[in-house]
Amino acid sequence: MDPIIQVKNFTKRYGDFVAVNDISFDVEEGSIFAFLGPNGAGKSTTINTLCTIFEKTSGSLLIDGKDVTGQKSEVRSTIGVVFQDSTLDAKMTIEENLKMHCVFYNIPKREVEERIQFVLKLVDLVAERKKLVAALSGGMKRRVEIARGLIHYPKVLFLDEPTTGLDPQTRAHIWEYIIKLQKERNITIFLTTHYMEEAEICSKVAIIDGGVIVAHDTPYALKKKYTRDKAYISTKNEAALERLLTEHDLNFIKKDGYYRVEAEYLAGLLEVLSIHKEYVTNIEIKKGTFNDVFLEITGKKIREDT
Ligand SMILES: Nc1ncnc2c1ncn2[C@@H]1O[C@H](COP(=O)(O)OP(=O)(O)OP(=O)(O)O)[C@@H](O)[C@H]1O
Repeated sequence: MDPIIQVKNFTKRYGDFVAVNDISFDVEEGSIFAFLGPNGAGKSTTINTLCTIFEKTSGSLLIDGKDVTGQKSEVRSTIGVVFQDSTLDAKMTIEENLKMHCVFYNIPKREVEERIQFVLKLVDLVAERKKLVAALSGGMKRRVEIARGLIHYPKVLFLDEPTTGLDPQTRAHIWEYIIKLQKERNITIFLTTHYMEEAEICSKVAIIDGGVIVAHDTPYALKKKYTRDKAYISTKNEAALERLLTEHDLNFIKKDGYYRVEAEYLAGLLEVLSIHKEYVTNIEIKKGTFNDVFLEITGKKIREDT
């Protein structure tokens, strides 16, 4: 089966500036795909082009076999989009917002009620349908946006930073809905996020930097390729420990009172230290994280606050 999203040699220029430079990637149907990148990397440009909002400069972008440039309305009926900034009408109720969207998508009147029930059930908001959007919490509003994005039964749901600005508990809830959509409805989810722990639970992650995809794989494969477990050792006999590590070709960095060894052969390191226990007051092994993957590939932290 062909991938549901196929991007080949996509380039987008703003005047002379190349915002996205010849990128290619596929997304499998029914998967959760994360687009990760620092500010200005080209994420919004790519998402907006896939959603038929921006025009490409060159390349080919297909969703469910339909061309985002030549078959805009077919693509629009295949996708749902949830933007970072709310586009709900705060003066209307949840139900009214959803009804308006049904009109927008030409959904037959006889189907409207069934669809509203269906999407509200998906995001646990059936009891709240008569509430004004203005009276809802940030997390509830995001759930309404997701419900609205699903009302025309799209095959692909685009979510731009779906959990940004939400507290950790609400973020976890939103993720429950995202995973439910993927598992129970086989909806393909394409999202951008700057939370590493979120990228880590996706099926595939593409890391984009400076308009170029610099890595694209499963989170497991990326971690395996780009991170190493590290050992943090503290000692009362610095000279002896340094001599020991040097003798065994174990590169170390001395920092804040401990020695950090990036142990490619962790077993070997532990073996050496087990013979020389007297040099070690404490040893801690830390597994590589997705933050390390990002730092290793792009040379930068994703956001200053992370
Ligand atoms: N309309 C425009 N005109 C000129 N340059 C633009 C325009 N829109 C975006 N850019 C530039 O293109 C590059 C990619 O921008 P884009 O918004 O796609 O990045 P992003 O990865 O989504 O970043 P963020 O996380 O900040 O939203 C940036 O350098 C940006 O300044």
